[in-house]
Amino acid sequence: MLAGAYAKINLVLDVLGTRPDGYHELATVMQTLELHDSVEIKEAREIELVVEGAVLPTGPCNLAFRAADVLRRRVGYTGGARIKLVKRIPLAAGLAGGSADAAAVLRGLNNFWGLGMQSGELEEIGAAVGSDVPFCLRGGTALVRGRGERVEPLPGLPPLGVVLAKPPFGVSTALVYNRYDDTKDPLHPDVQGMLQAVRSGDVNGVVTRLGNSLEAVTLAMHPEIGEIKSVLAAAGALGVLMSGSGPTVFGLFENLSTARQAADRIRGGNFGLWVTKLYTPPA
Ligand SMILES: C[C@@](CO)(OP(=O)(O)O)[C@H](O)COP(=O)(O)OP(=O)(O)OC[C@H]1O[C@@H](n2ccc(N)nc2=O)[C@H](O)[C@@H]1O
Ligand SMILES: Nc1ncnc2c1ncn2[C@@H]1O[C@H](COP(=O)(O)OP(=O)(O)O)[C@@H](O)[C@H]1O
Repeated sequence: MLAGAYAKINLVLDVLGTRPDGYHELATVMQTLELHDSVEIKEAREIELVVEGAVLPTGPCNLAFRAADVLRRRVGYTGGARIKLVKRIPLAAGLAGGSADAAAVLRGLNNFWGLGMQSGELEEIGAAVGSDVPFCLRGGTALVRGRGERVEPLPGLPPLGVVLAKPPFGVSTALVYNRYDDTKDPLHPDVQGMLQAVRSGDVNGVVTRLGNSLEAVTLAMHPEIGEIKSVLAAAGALGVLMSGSGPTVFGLFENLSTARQAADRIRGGNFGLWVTKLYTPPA
């Protein structure tokens, strides 16, 4: 069995406060990208993980392994599975690569092991693995609230082209949230305006309302992110923003071809480049 594990960006992300569990209360519009890792599942006695395309642990530190383990324990399943993960999504990038892998493993093993779990149950298990996992299980375009566990589907957007530019380092999501707590006057983007634009399919409204409360925090630690934003804007992006906790910056373009042309113009900078598009998975 082969499944895709799709990256996400946050079109808008507002941090509303801290929660009693220490996590942060969010209101964010998440959007799936066509860029994906692949997850292949075969029979095995125990849970075994093999990773290609990146150097990552293959035990419980890997979110793909952890998802399989949590699911197996939850239902008391006694068999195993050999999971091959081919990584393409950059690591610690704000693109939810690990959460996407976990979601693909949960969905894949639910079928492979014939567990018959409903999507709500899978989302609850996913939330225990990582805050972005419930969204990754659904995909598409969605308003995500709470810690990440409340996912409300939104109408899909057109397949806009996307250029992802990632400086040569990752960031710790936990550290970014910690620093956010020390910020005096954090910015609060226009989530309601973004929702209105998404619901009415207004691409211009979407690109003018891109905003992320965490961007200034990560940018203060890594000023290169500001430079990368300027490079993408100068290359003709309709809008640019840092995704999630960063450090990846995305630029939105009319289509895949204009995104490719822009990426070709800015190649050679001190950042990795990926060209992809917004993706709405089949229902
Ligand atoms: C910032 C976001 C935005 O979509 O994405 P990424 O940048 O990671 O892609 C998410 O909130 C990240 O989700 P995820 O990366 O799954 O978080 P987790 O593994 O559950 O938590 C990592 C750390 O982030 C903090 N955290 C996470 C989610 C949240 N709503 N509040 C938090 O304070 C927690 O303190 C935790 O120590
Ligand atoms: N399957 C996986 N893919 C990527 N990272 C993983 C995975 N499993 C565990 N991790 C760990 O999770 C951390 C966050 O990675 P990732 O999900 O790629 O980024 P982000 O949380 O910024 O979206 C990484 O530093 C990595 O050590």
